[in-house]
Amino acid sequence: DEHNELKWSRAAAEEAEEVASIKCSGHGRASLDGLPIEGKPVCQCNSCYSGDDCSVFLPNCAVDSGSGNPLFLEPYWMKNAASSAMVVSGWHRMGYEYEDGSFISRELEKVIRRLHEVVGNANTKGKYILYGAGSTQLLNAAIVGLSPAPPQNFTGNHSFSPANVVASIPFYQVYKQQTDIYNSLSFKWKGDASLWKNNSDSTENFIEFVTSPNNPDGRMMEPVLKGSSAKTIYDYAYYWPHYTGISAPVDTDLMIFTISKLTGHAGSRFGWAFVKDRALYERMENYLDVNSIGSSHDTQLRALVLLKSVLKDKARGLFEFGHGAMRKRWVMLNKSVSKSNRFSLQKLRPRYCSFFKKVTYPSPAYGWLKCERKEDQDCPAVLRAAGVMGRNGSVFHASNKYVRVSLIRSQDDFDLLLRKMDALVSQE
Ligand SMILES: Cc1ncc(COP(=O)(O)O)c(C=O)c1O
Repeated sequence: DEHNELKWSRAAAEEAEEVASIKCSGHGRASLDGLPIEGKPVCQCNSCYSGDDCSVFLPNCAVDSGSGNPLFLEPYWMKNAASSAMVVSGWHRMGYEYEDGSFISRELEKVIRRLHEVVGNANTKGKYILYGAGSTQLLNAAIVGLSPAPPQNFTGNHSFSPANVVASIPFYQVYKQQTDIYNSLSFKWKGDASLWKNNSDSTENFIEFVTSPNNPDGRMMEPVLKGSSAKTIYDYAYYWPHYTGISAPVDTDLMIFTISKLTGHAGSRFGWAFVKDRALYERMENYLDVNSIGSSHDTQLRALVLLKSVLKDKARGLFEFGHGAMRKRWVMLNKSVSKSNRFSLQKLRPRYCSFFKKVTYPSPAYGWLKCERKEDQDCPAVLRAAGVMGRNGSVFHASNKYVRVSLIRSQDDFDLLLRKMDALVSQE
């Protein structure tokens, strides 16, 4: 009996299955590292549900449609419980380095490259790979890597110009937050990319973030700034078949990806970058070494297990589930909003998807909702009054005529969002 041959993993496996079997009425989840009550794991309920078993619905509760917590993928992983489970020994990879002295699991690298090949979303050939704590850490590694180092003994009298960091409004706010918080001599935040389009000062260097598909509005983006003084950081967090048709493999010099929006494991903090240029790769690698001595080995093992599970059916199951869920939510939200003259949503086009081998219809991660009435200058307040907590347009440096509503959260959150939007629209 194979089961009897297990020496040390059985108790842990039993404990893991026991906690995972707590149903929380389908409106929450329990985990071993949640705060227990009387020694027993406790349900953490989805928003607007409460009670020991999350069975109590709170009818007047506002829906949280704010953050991009990718819980829509949870049911997929529950269906693929066996192939996505992992067992870790107490002495798994305790040291800092892998066999080759790097902080990179080469087995995981193979699987990541294979995944891109299967999906057809990126050409990784001839490019170096780096891992980070989410893509967040890699975004900053990229800024540092692309910026000039200030001269030795910098006094401020030197004719030294920092790199100007820009993005197109509306943009993901972390780009600005990171650039500001490091307050470096080497780079400065300079706002909207289009302000610099006709800049003719050849001593100025630019670093442009290009997010494609874009967060918040799901548009496919191209750099605004071109030419030798402009460098581009491509953030492809959403360039997966869940969210857009994959028209062709991207093949840019600096491409950043993350499992957060791919498998939904945002809490594991794992992202990767493909870098064409050797010198840039070395500068980014040095940043990652100094900043964190590489990425967690436990997380790398988790990513390996998850991505191997995804590849078992050539990623069909994951993307059929993911695209299906996103498409359905987008159709339902549009149906609700289309009955309204007060609100509108961004328009997106169908695209040919080489992964699905057919034209696919829009399925963005977020709704970029606009209040159309002149008097509705504070769209977040209009939605708040109706019990919908989105993310203000101003967070993306756009106006508060806009609110981003997240479509990648739990089914409960989406169902509630739809219900509140239906009620709001029916008031017209
Ligand atoms: C455009 C974009 N880039 C990066 C991230 C951060 O992802 P990670 O969890 O990989 O740090 C997000 C998360 O919402 C995002 O929307």
